Amino acid sequence: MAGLAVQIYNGGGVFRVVSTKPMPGTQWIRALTNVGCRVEVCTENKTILSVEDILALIGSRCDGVIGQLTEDWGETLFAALKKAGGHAYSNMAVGYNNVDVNAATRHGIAVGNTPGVLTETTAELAAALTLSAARRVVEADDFMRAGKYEGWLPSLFVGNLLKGQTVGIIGAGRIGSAYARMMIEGFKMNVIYYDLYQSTRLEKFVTAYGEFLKSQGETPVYWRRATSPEEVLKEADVVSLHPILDKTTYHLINKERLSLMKKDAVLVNASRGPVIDEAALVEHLKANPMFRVGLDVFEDEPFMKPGLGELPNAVVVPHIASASKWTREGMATLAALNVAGKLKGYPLWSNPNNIMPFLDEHSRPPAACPSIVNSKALGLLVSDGKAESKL
Ligand SMILES: NC(=O)c1ccc[n+]([C@@H]2O[C@H](COP(=O)([O-])OP(=O)(O)OC[C@H]3O[C@@H](n4cnc5c(N)ncnc54)[C@H](O)[C@@H]3O)[C@@H](O)[C@H]2O)c1
Ligand SMILES: O=C(O)[C@H](O)CO
Repeated sequence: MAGLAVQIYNGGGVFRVVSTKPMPGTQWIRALTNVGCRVEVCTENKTILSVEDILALIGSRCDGVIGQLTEDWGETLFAALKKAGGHAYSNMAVGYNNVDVNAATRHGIAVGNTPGVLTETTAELAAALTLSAARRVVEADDFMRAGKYEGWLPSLFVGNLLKGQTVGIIGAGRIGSAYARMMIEGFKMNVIYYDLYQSTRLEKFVTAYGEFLKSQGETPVYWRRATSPEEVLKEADVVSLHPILDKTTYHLINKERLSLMKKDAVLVNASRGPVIDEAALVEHLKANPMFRVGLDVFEDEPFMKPGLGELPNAVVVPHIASASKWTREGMATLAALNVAGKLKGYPLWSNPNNIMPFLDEHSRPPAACPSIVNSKALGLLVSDGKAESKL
C-alpha cells in the first residue's frame, strides 16, 4: 500500500532508517541522526501494519528498519530489505518470535532485540498480576464500582496469602529471576523453578537471603530446581511463566498440565500468549472457580479466547508488562543503537546483560551494537568491552 504517513528527521542523512511506529522519547532519534541517518517514522493511524504496508515503507532504498513485535518479519520483508540495500533490523522488544531469524541471516541482515531494559518493569507487572489474582483486586474493584458494597463481611473477597507459600517459575532467565526475587524478598516465598539451564545467580541469592532471614530469627526461604515443568506445577501455589516462545514452549501449559496444579493456585503469564493453550485454560477456570490467572498476553492477540473475558477468576491486561516510561524509552534507544551500530560496522556489545552504558542520556553510547541475536551466524565481531570507545 503506497502513501503511508511518515515523519522525517535529518532529511539529508546518508543512511535511510525506517521505524514502523513512533516510539517514546527522543534519545532513539538522536542515536540514529548522530551517526548520519535520515529517520522516517511511520505515523499512519493503524495499530498493526501489514507486510504490504511495511514493503511500501521499505521502498527501493532502505538501510535499516526498527519494527514491532506485532509485525510478521519473515522471508518477504527480509528479501525486500536486502534488495533495498538494507543490513539491519531491530525489534523494539526482547522477544523475537515474530522474526524469522534464519531468513534474516540468509539475507545477511542483523536482527537486534532489547534485553535487560525491561527486566524489572516486566517482573513488576507479573508481580502486580500475581497480587491482583491472589487477592481478587479486580473483582473487588468491579463490585465496589457497581455499588454492591453494603459493609464489611468476614467472607467478602477472601483470597490467598502469599507469605511462606511456594512460587514456581518456568523460564528463570532475566525476567523470571527478577520476578522470583520480588516474590521472595517481598513475600518470603520459597521458590521452585524449571529452566533448561541452571540459574546459579538465583540459587545463590535465595541461599544468602535465607541465611539472612535465619540470622534475624525469621523463617528462612528455600529454592529448588525442578527437573520438569510438572514438578513445578504440582508443588507451587503461584506459577509464573517467563520462557521465550519457541517450539519447546508452545502450549507448555495445556489441559493435562493444568490438571496437575493445585485447585486454588494462581497462574501468571507475562511471556507470550501461545505458551498457554488458552481454550484449555478457559475450561479449567470455569471448572475451578478458586483457580485464578493473571494474563498480560494472549494466544490470538489482540483477541481473547471465547469466554475468558467473562470469567471473574481471570485478571486480564493488554500486553503492558514493559510499559514504564523509562523502559519504553530505553527499548527504543537500544533498538535504534542496534541498527545504528550495524550500519556503522560496530561490533557486538560483549555483555548483553549490562546495557546501562547505552542508556545514559548524558554521555555518548559505546561504539557497539547492544544485542544482535544472529551475530554468531553472521560472524559479527564482539566488542573488547572497552566502554570508553564511544560513537
Ligand atoms: N509481556 C511482555 O510485555 C514481555 C516483556 C518482556 C519480555 N517478554 C517475554 O519474556 C521472554 C523472556 O524474556 P527474558 O529477558 O527473561 O529472556 P531470557 O532469555 O533471559 O529468559 C528466558 C528463559 O527461558 C528459558 N527457556 C527456554 N526454553 C525453555 C523451556 N522449554 N522450558 C523452560 N525454560 C525455557 C531460557 O533458558 C531462559 O532462561 C521474552 O522472550 C518475551 O517473549 C514479555
Ligand atoms: O518481548 C517484549 O519485549 C515484550 O513483549 C514487549 O515489551
